[in-house]
Amino acid sequence: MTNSTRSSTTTPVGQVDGLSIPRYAGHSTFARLPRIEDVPRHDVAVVGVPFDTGVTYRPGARFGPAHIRQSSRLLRPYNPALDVEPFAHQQVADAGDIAFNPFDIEAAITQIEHNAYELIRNGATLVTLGGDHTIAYPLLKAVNRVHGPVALVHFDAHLDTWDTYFDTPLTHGTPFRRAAEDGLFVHGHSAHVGIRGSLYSSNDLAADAELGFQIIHCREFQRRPIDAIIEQLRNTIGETPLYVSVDIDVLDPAHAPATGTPEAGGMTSRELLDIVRGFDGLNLVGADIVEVSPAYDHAEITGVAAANLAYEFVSLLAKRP
Ligand SMILES: N=C(N)NCCCC(=O)O
Ligand SMILES: [Zn+2]
Ligand SMILES: [Zn+2]
Repeated sequence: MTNSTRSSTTTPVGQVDGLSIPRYAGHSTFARLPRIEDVPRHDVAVVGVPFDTGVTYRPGARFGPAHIRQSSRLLRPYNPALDVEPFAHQQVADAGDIAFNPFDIEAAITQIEHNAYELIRNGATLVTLGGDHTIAYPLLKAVNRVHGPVALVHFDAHLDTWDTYFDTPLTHGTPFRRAAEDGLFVHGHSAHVGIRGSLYSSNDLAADAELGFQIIHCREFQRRPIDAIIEQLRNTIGETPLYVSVDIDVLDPAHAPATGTPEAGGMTSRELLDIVRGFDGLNLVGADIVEVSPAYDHAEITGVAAANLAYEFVSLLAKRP
């Protein structure tokens, strides 16, 4: 495994050219980019974490990374929305999937943190494809080892700050409570976006507020201009290194049917992409896209949304100052 910072001067290896080799042919790496083994160094690694032992309802997010890669074949080299060629000036590589023990959540968390850290310890950035939301906890731990506590922007229908399920502390409904206990994100610089749906009690929101998250509820999207929401988030994040965790169920089930705990009344993929692009110029130090469970997909609707989202993250990284 190789690793390095952006200071290197070698020309990055980009995508397999979709105009000379059909896009549907060849290996299913993310965006038809090189595998990490095939490049001497990387600035950005797209890595899969096929873990779904932490789910409370529909399983299957272990197949998310492969599905998102397959759904990423149409991505082209220029992103007009951010005016950037995301693969031209930074080496982006597909790092394959992190391996872990699927029968032991605690061991898996340790293995995921270790392997994620190995990919970023020399200055590279990870865009992670899940996997269920449990994995955000070890990913945040790895990012903290390099950057310290982050501004965490968490897109999700769910708070994911509950305490335990069946007395188990490490699940996909609890990663951000564990992260709060470890001080992995900065109180007052972090936010949940897209929260909606039924809760266990009215106390859930109060208990969450104590952890230091601002909330932009999904219903706000109906009444507030998106630019005002972006401005609020940018003010919240400030200068703090930014980590973005996207649970694909933040999207309406019409935009992302393939997920384990779907909730009605969600964001459109257009809104989500627009907000993420609104983070242009911020110090993005990592991102994950989780909870894609392909068995519930139709026509790659969810896979395409996730792949395009990953493309926006890589584009933001290409534009870092
Ligand atoms: N992280 C996701 N997708 N869902 C958490 C929902 C936990 C629950 O079943 O209450
Ligand atoms: Zn969720
Ligand atoms: Zn979640």
